[in-house]
Amino acid sequence: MTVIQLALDRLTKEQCFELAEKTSPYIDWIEVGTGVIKEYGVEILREMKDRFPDKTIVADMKTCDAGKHEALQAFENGADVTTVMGFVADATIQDMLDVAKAKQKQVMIDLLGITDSSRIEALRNLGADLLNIHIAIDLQKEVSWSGHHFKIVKTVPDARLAVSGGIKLENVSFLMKQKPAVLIVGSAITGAENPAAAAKALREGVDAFEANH
Ligand SMILES: O=C(CO)[C@H](O)[C@H](O)COP(=O)(O)O
Repeated sequence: MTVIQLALDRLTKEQCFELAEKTSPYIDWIEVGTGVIKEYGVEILREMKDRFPDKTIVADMKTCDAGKHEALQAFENGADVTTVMGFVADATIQDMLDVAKAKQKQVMIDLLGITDSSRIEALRNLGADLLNIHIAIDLQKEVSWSGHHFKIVKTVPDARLAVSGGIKLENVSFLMKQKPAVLIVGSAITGAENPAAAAKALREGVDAFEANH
């Protein structure tokens, strides 16, 4: 079953809580975006977990170094999942995976900038199992989703995939065919005139695909 992760980016704290509240019936995971964590500190993770104890809280830390420290920062402040960039040193990723294992939490590996499947295989060998195929916000005007994005993960069929970047109702059906474990949606919900209706439509799109395949 694919879970929907609401990505809260470029928003005030008040907007984050309001959007999470409004869309809560239709989403499974709540991501506190990198910029939001930078603005408000990791304490916002704890506040989000306290307010939504039944949701999986994702800290989009996008860690590049000091893996153990940043994983502990996220997990000890209420996050269930934290993120690390896949291109960083193996030692950083290994430390984060070790912390996650000890605390029964998860690490999502952000594949931004990775074009080589040998790096994906190396990540799997480290023990990474949740891999996020991600189109960067700054590239979304020139790049759209295609089968090309999934070529690098072909050799790791047992990995759980997350997909993120410019996902909207129109590309849900294509992305669902790739069998993602996590569909990460930000602006298509947070920037919608009616975020609850947008989240509901996405939920229905995912549910309908699953019912028919
Ligand atoms: O990690 C992110 C940016 O680095 C976002 O969370 C991700 O891109 C989803 O947001 P959107 O749907 O608005 O692209």
